[in-house]
Amino acid sequence: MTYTKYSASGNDFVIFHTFIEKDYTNEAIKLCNRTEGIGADGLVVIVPSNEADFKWLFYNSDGSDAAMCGNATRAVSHYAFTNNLVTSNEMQFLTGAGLIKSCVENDIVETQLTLPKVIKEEFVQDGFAWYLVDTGVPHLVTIVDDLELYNHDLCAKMRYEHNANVNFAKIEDGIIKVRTYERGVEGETLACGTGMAACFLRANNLGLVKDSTFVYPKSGEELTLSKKNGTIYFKGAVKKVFVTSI
Ligand SMILES: N[C@@H](CCC[C@H](N)C(=O)O)C(=O)O
Repeated sequence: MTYTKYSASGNDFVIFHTFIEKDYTNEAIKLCNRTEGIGADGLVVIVPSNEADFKWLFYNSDGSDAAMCGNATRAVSHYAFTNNLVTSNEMQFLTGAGLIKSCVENDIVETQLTLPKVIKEEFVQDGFAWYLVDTGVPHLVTIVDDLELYNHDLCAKMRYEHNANVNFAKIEDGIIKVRTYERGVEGETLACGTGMAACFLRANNLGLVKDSTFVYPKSGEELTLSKKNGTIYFKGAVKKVFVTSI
């Protein structure tokens, strides 16, 4: 089997395509292992679909499956286009959260995320004001003055209590800086697309950022988040890191 490793703003993935749709939990755990495997935050398996250009099966590094992964939507679109799985640079594919539309221009990929749903309006817990929104997967967002307030133990506690990813966001001159604790990785990742989208949505709803803004995750790579008619557009560079057969 040939595997490709991608980095989408530091969120890394192993990707392969196959005709066989089955449970790939064990493969996800093995391939994502950073000591004995390829090492990644997640595994994406591309399989055929009758309703879209293809369908994906997404797994976190601990083998849990997730309905959506914003960064992986960009990596997978690039993979599908450069491996000739699709005939155009514009495509649509099925995920657990619904249909994703994307467009690939060299290493820049823009995807349209699924419509966000607010799960819980602002509430205070452990000294922070939180907001819980589903941008494909559930995300807690708190807006802070200092990203050093990000705290692993608090994130882990919030993650299990609310079964959500946890984001700390700082707004600085109209741009957003984000740190995210991810479910299924059980720690901070270098970037989380649906997390950045959740922070963008919260900041935009509070009038702190415009309808299109730059967002910087922990990796420092620049992403553009925009909102048009309620749909969130997510744009940025992806990197094919290597291809291997193991
Ligand atoms: N890194 C992803 C989100 C992946 C799923 C998440 N860890 C979950 O289980 O909810 C992104 O870029 O959105």
